[in-house]
Amino acid sequence: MKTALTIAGSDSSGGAGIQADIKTMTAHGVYAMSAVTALTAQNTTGVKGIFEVPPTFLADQLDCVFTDIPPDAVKIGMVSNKELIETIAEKLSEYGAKNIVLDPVMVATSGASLSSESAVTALKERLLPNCTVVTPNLFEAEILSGLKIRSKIDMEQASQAILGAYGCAVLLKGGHSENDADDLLYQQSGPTWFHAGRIETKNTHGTGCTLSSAICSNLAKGFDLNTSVKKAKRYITGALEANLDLGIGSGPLNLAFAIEGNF
Ligand SMILES: Nc1ncnc2c1ncn2[C@@H]1O[C@H](COP(=O)(O)OP(=O)(O)OP(=O)(O)O)[C@@H](O)[C@H]1O
Ligand SMILES: Cc1ncc(CO)c(N)n1
Repeated sequence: MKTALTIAGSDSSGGAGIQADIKTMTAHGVYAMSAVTALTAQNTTGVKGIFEVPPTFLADQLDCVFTDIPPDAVKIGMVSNKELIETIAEKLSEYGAKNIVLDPVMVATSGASLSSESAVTALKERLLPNCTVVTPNLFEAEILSGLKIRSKIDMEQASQAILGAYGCAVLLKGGHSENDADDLLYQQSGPTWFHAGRIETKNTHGTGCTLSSAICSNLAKGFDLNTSVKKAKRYITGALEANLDLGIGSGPLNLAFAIEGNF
């Protein structure tokens, strides 16, 4: 069985973070492991609190995983401070981790901040240069590229700038655009668009976590990046369309809408 590791925060409401990652990896038929960076007290209406783990304890979790069951792919999600980011960079390099998907989580769907300014700088310097693909939303891509994004041409320019600066492929997500939910994959070989019509729903809690975990699962299974993104886009669209309606705010997706092979 192929294996994947998520390094991310816990979401007590189960729709984002570690919980979304493990559900997604399991639905893909991949064995899921986790290294928790923080606990959040959170639900569909917002984030009530964040409790970060000490960097040494994150290092212990990573040592335990890599010395026993080395993952075929790694997904990095919420990492709220510089010290935790440095710990991850050091451990991934020490163990020669491959197939790294970086979701540069900065703000929750509900609008709450999940990162600090020094964390963003550390993310750029320490994690971006070593990841296989980074998956920013429009807001995160503006921060990473320093460019304003208002059109599809802007999306291409911002992705090209991130690729040029950090050397990693970029999947720029269009979930927050005013038009269709089209995502752009920018690699050395050039741009590829992945189209999806916008689904009218308020239940989008954890879409970013889910998409990056689906890409990570597909990379673990040996698919190339293009195929991994194509399949992940089908999975996220199906999970949104399945229209689970839980909670009073922005509800979670149905991550178990299909089993492996059906997306
Ligand atoms: N309403 C929607 N209809 C169709 N696809 C969507 C919709 N909202 C988001 N998506 C898709 O979900 C994936 C995640 O994109 P999004 O831009 O929402 O990420 P994010 O902002 O990082 O997520 P999160 O809100 O979990 O932090 C992308 O493939 C995006 O196109
Ligand atoms: C723990 C966690 N990670 C990521 C997100 C982004 O959706 C969230 N809301 N919570």
